[in-house]
Amino acid sequence: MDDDEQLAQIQAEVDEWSTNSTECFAISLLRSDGSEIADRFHPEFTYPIFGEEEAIFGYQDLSIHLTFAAHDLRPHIDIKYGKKFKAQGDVRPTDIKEALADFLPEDAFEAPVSDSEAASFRPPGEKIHSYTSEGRYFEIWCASLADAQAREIVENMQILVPLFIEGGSTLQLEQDWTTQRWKLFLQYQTDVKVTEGSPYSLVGYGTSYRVFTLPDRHKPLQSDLDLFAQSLDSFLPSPDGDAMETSRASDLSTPLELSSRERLSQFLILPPYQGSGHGQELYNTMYTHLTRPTNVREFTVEDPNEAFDDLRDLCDLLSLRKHVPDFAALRINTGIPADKLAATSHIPTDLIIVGDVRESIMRQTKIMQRQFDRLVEMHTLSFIPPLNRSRNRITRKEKCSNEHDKAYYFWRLYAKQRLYIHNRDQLIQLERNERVEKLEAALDGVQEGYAKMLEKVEARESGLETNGNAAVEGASAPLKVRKRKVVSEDDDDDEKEEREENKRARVQ
Ligand SMILES: CC(=O)SCCNC(=O)CCNC(=O)[C@H](O)C(C)(C)COP(=O)(O)OP(=O)(O)OC[C@H]1O[C@@H](n2cnc3c(N)ncnc32)[C@H](O)[C@@H]1OP(=O)(O)O
Repeated sequence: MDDDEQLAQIQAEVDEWSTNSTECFAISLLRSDGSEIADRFHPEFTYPIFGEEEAIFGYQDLSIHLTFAAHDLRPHIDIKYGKKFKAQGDVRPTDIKEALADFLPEDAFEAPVSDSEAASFRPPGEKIHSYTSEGRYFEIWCASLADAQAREIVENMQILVPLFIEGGSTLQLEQDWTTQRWKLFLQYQTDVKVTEGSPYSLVGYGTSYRVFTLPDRHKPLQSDLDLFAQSLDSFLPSPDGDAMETSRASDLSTPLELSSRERLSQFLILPPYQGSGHGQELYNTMYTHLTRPTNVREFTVEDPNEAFDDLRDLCDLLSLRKHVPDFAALRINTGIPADKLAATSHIPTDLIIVGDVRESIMRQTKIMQRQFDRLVEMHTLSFIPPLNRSRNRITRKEKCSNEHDKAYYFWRLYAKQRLYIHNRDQLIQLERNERVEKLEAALDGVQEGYAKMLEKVEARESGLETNGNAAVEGASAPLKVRKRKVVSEDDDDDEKEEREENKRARVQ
């Protein structure tokens, strides 16, 4: 046998004992009587658990079955195989339990016990929303993660994060007051016909946390400054050294009352329920609930993926166009005075879309700046007919005779300003001509994405599809989650978001 044949034989033996960890892994939700709710589903990713190759060595006919009690997500793991490889020196079968141990509570590996209290289970916290979809009833509950029951549910289901959210990490909560900054949103199907055990069955969940903000450096609100002064008074050590003193009469009672942002952290709709509008319900509910307190200034999202971005764009646009008249009225202003368009002038973005109005809607809606800017761009583009959205038609720039062409010219100027600022560090390294072309091409890509989103939004608005509760009637197949685009324009890092008024692109 030559070397190649020997290698092929070894490879064949390895293959014989190797199993794809995603394919052999099935998940199901169980009712209290042990029956399965909906079909079993597979994880999206298993590399955080079994390594980059997503392979488990040392077993034949391997199956890993992870079950969750549908109401409180108590997990149980069942590992079965036909044959197991006999260890030879360092070559030994993957220790499956050890690989899973970091992601599951210890009792997940023990024999399952029936839950005699399932029937009296109530989700933690308060019910904040309910809706019906395709004749079924759903509820969304919100609890603080300082609540022991909520924490237990999060710990029970933490393995869902590596299995379904790429790049997501499990929550490492401290045992101190800071857990109060965290909220858990649980979305349940509630089946009133269930007579035995719990009627609650998890559909999806989200988490969020509160971070404190300093008053806006550029245009601070008086209320922010007052709150900030009050917070210094309440929570900084007093000159005689009493740290975190909170007893003074007019002081804030908890740091949670400080001027803050809410950040949506994890978001998951379980595969059997994806593609049926439940993501929209959960997102809209989280946004509304989290932005309600007056001391919350902004709503942000931590490292969204592309599927989430689409969901968020759709929900935000539908909601702003429907419920915020000032936003719905925003248009591109084509009557810009000639002196504001000199080649050496800054792009007059505040004239193209009235700056003060924009700013005021952004504060009112609490949508973070970059997302808000994108929504304004999408909304204003929607009034320019698709046939007029062409670079070839605007060679006469602001002098175009067709009003839609003119609007399109100004729309591009407006959107280019944001893109330029976003990509400034890369763009300034290029020659002028190359820089202009790169920016134009980036905007073409952005516009294409906007056009697709607008088609969906307009279809919903004109009632061509059913409303958000049952967006895609009968659609039960999960949509494939696409990975994050590597388009620099769409890198979402809200921490990096800056108001760089002084770094302005010039009129092209
Ligand atoms: C901040 C974070 O945690 S980012 C991680 C987000 N979570 C994940 O990726 C985990 C796996 N996926 C999921 O949990 C879900 O599929 C979600 C959250 C992405 C979407 O929830 P769903 O309930 O499936 O969405 P819903 O049915 O409400 O769809 C509403 C819109 O969202 C967008 N959308 C939903 N899923 C996708 C997808 N996979 N790809 C692209 N767009 C999508 C579409 O615009 C869709 O409208 P359409 O149906 O008319 O095309």
